[in-house]
Amino acid sequence: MLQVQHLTFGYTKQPILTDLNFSAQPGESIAVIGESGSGKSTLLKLIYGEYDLDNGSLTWKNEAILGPKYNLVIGYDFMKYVAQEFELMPFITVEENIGKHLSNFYKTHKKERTAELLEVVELTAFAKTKVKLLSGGQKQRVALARALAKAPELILLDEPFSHIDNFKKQSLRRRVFKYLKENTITCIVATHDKEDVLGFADRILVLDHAKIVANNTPEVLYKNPESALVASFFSEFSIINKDIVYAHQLRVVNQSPFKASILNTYFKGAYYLHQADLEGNLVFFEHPSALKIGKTVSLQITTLE
Ligand SMILES: Nc1ncnc2c1ncn2[C@@H]1O[C@H](COP(=O)(O)OP(=O)(O)OP(=O)(O)O)[C@@H](O)[C@H]1O
Repeated sequence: MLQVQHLTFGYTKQPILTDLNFSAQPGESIAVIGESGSGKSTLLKLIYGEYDLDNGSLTWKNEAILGPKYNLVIGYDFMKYVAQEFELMPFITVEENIGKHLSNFYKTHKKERTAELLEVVELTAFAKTKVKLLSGGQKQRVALARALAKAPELILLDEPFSHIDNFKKQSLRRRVFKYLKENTITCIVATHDKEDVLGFADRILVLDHAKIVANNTPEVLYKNPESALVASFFSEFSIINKDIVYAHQLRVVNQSPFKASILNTYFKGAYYLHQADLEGNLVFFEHPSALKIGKTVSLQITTLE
């Protein structure tokens, strides 16, 4: 189990993370979210042992994870970190990169393992391609496969699908998270993308102002976002009478005391998102068809299912 206790750190005197406490069980997937600059990558780097903590402790299975002051070589065998910069070897092939740290002694095992991982990241067709010839998204997939090659117990993923097109992203995400669960690999994933979280993460940690401001399941946080920061991660929302109301909770009805005038309409595929003025308050709501700008509609708040 990963145990983070009273973790405090700053690159300078200014703390980036203050007194963080959480734990992760074997096979558990934890998403770390927060605004840009809130310290998500820093947290992953600290867990990896890249920096020394100013205060607190990090342990894996009750053994301390130490920073460079106490550990000559950064990192541990049980853990892999896939950074935003992939640090691959450009002049060798995809399969050579993935197999780089697998023993040549067990040649058949190495071959099978590489083939399995190529399939997980959907790069079988590129096995013999030199990494320098790949696109950014393909390189990101090689980095993922390479991190998984030596079967880590803990994997740290920083925006793991950020360079991958939407077309591929959905299936890749399913494959990778399924692989992690099946192999009981604990995963800490820093992300801006709610699709990396909903349906995959067991828990979400929300970082804000150097603290963990929420630590709960995606479902609980979605239904009870408590702050605009959390709500904004899930969907467009409005604040009405101090309550957070998601755009899909506001409906156009024939009659209601809430009269809103349409300001803008955005095509979103299955619906149109509308921006409207509700008695001086800017609100967002969804509607199956585009409503005319300037039109007045009656809105009703529905409860979250
Ligand atoms: N090597 C460094 N030296 C000094 N300051 C740093 C360093 N790396 C990050 N920072 C600062 O630490 C803060 C947190 O950065 P971090 O990269 O952890 O945020 P993040 O939440 O991962 O952001 P993003 O979502 O944009 O990737 C930022 O203010 C950043 O400028």
